[in-house]
Amino acid sequence: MASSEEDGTVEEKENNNKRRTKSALATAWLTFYNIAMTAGWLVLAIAMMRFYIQKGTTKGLYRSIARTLKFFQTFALVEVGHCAIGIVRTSVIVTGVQVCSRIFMVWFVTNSIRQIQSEESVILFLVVWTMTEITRYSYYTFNLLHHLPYFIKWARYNLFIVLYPLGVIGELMTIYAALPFVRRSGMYSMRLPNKYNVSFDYYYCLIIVMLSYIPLFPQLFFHMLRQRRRVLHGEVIVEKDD
Ligand SMILES: CCCCCCCCCCCCC/C=C/C(=O)SCCNC(=O)CCNC(=O)[C@H](O)C(C)(C)COP(=O)(O)OP(=O)(O)OC[C@H]1O[C@@H](n2cnc3c(N)ncnc32)[C@H](O)[C@@H]1OP(=O)(O)O
Repeated sequence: MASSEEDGTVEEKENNNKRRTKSALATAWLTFYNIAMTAGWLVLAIAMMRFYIQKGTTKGLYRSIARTLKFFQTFALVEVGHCAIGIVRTSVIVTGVQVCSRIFMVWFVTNSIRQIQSEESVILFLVVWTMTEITRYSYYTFNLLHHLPYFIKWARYNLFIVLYPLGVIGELMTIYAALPFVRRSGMYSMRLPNKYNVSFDYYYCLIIVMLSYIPLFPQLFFHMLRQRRRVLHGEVIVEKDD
């Protein structure tokens, strides 16, 4: 009994702190931001479906949505800012890795190497990202408005179990497909001798990025599993600070 009373007090204190922290201005901005991002990813979903229905192929799909994708995915950088200034209770590192790896995939892999844009793996990660982001941003929006339908909460904290690994498979296969083109073209690479006396090989950089998924992905995935237990099952999780 005593422990449940204590739990109640802790929860009340936490809620009061939360309310104080999220100022009206921050809440207004986050609501606007999340609505805009939900709309952006919905536009992407509709554009992809329309393209496929009209053309009957995914060839050329990336080009048709590239501008919108680059805009909304790059804009997600502000989320790292949200964590840094403390208006959302999320780790800067976790969010930073997630957002930067996506931006890297969009700008430095898919957008830079035309020959891989029609790969099925590109379509795979695009579909997975789109489903994830529509669910995630609508979850945040409804949560901020205190009218969160259970199915959105359920989807936010269950779909990732399948979508996260699928997204990673799509991303890794895309980078793998890019390797021969990068090696042949020598893009983004600097060979010696040059006036800066620096050498950089983008081919090996991509291999290192692929290898970095091995330690980083499990951490992001287990973070989401902890969030799932906290939100869906009410477990109190003590996370280490950044
Ligand atoms: C430079 C090159 C680098 C290369 C490095 C490569 C290595 C990369 C390895 C990893 C690769 C990952 C690749 C990713 C692929 C995919 O995305 S596949 C698609 C499937 N993915 C997912 O399902 C995961 C999607 N990602 C996320 O959910 C997030 O990015 C996250 C950071 C992992 C989420 O964590 P977190 O924010 O902690 O979880 P939440 O439960 O959602 O939020 C916690 C609290 O914060 C509040 N909040 C967060 N954001 C907002 C917001 N915008 N607006 C309002 N509120 C927000 C949220 O409500 C929670 O609040 P409380 O309930 O009060 O605690």
